[in-house]
Amino acid sequence: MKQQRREKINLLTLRMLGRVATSGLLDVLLLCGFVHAGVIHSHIALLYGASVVGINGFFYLLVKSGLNRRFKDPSMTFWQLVTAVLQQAGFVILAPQVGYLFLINLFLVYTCGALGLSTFLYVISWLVGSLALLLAFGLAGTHLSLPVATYFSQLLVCATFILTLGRSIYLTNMLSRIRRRITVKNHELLLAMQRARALATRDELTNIENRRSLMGILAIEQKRFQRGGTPFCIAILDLDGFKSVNDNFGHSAGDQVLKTFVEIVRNEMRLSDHFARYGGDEFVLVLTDTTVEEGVTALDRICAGTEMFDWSKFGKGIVLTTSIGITDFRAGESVKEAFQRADMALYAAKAAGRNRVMISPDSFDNNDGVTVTIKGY
Ligand SMILES: Nc1nc2c(ncn2[C@@H]2O[C@H](COP(=O)(O)OP(=O)(O)OP(=O)(O)O)[C@@H](O)[C@H]2O)c(=O)[nH]1
Repeated sequence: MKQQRREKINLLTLRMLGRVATSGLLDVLLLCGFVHAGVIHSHIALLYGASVVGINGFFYLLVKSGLNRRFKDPSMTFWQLVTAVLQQAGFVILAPQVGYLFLINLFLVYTCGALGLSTFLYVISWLVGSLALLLAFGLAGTHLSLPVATYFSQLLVCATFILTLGRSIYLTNMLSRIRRRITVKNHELLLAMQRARALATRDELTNIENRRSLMGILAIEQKRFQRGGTPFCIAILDLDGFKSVNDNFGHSAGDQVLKTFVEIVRNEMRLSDHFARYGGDEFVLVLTDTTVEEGVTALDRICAGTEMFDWSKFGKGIVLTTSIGITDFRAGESVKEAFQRADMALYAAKAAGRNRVMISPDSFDNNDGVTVTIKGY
């Protein structure tokens, strides 16, 4: 990962060096024009060309040799920028007759810096640039001029501005493309995070809460209850004879059955209740702000709904029912204890012949402490 990132930085740095070198060579062409117009000596154009090749070649070698890794910022943006500023200021002093060319280049140099400089380094590089400019103006003095004495040199000045505008537009367009790409990436990242969060808390097949999420919900409900909140119940639901659906009609029919069962339960539960898949054909309902008596009424409807549903559309002759065990949550107990009680009630419902709701023995205020069996339809 680190290696990949390093390679990416190197690639971007090399591309940028390529652009800077191309831009520098364009300036050399303009300077050659000024040599031809008799505004400057040829050695200025040669020296500028050599400086472009030398500076960019130096940074190229640093990247290629891996020495750029020794820099805190391996793209070396700050150092490239400072070198370019000093180069331009230096040539204002060396060739003040065409000083305007190097001065407007400074705008391009600082625009390039926007790609990788922190505000602090930007300010430092601006201070360096300011000092260099003071020195350049001090030394070039009255020799600084705009070479417009002939038509040809006027044309060259005009070409300089046109080319600089073009380069400036190219750079700002590049910046906005990068910004757009970052915006898209951020959006994709957000979606990926949402997907990861959903995968971590939701059951993939039925899209209800999964076991991990259920445990979180129960822990919250337990805390709420312990702070004096309203009562809540835990109900475990298991489809009767579900295995035979898989065995006789295949796994995908079984999946459809599970999804449909979830819909049946959803239609009967309150919005404030929590519904989770515990595993296989076992589901858990956390009935908030509900007593056992109230819970049983809703669960009874789920039993009826499951039994009455026409399951034959998933396989000829399928008849399904559900067994449910319910308990209320008690003060001072753990989630595990309440859960075990609900599980025992479910076991009792299965043992008593399935297709029923069973309340854990002491959930109901019945004097004999016998498990209450509900079959209210
Ligand atoms: N189609 C499908 N089947 C599953 C999935 N997860 C578990 N199962 C199957 O569900 C069945 C659950 O087994 P049991 O609870 O013993 O089946 P049962 O016939 O309902 O038994 P009782 O609960 O005693 O009535 C097993 O055959 C599992 O292979 C799933 O995501 N999709």
